[in-house]
Amino acid sequence: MVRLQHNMPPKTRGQHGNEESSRNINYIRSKKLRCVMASKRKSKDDISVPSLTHRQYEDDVYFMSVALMFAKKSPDPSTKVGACIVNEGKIVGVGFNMMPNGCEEAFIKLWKRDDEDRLKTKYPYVCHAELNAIMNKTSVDVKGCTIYVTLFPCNECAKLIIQSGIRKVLYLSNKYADTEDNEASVELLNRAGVTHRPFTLKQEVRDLLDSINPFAE
Ligand SMILES: Nc1ccn([C@H]2C[C@H](O)[C@@H](COP(=O)(O)O)O2)c(=O)n1
Repeated sequence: MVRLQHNMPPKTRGQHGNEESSRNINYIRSKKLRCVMASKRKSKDDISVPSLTHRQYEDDVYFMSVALMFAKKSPDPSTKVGACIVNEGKIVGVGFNMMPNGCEEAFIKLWKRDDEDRLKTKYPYVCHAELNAIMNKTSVDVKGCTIYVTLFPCNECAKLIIQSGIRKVLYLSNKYADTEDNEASVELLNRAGVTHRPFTLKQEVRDLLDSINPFAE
């Protein structure tokens, strides 16, 4: 189990002289998350209905967290990618990078292989997170949806995104930003009118995961 321990509150003595209970820690964490969210509101007095922008921001945190959790399931030891497709606030597809169904065993050795011969690497065979999320969709189609993805889509995934009718891409990392493939992705998405923007709220995602982890100490 991964324990998320950043910004842990200092240990204090409880009412009965015991170390702070895990219940208290979870309470503090959820309170911390509420504070983080509240600090993004325009005014301190704004404790009524959160603004549309704020609700969208909260949704972005939740859906990117889902994408991150699915990335964790990827068998790729070097780059784990997760994707979550959302339609009007509801998740309609999730995915992570993996070998095609039924080929996992046959290609298992390729995950760690670095070879001049591309056919002996994972690259020609792996199904990207975006492809899996689109193929796993629970709705008839994903037209007009937003995709939350932990790594900027490659040019092949950009084509899939466009053809499937997804209209918006939010991504965490863009570690291949300087590559030609990436340039092609940007060109494709721009030409097709698909919005794309980075999502840099990693601390909020961590706070959210901390606040819901019932086993964290
Ligand atoms: N948008 C993306 C980009 C990449 N992937 C997958 C494909 C590979 O499994 C891995 C990249 O491997 P690396 O060259 O970083 O070792 O990430 C994806 O699913 N979606």
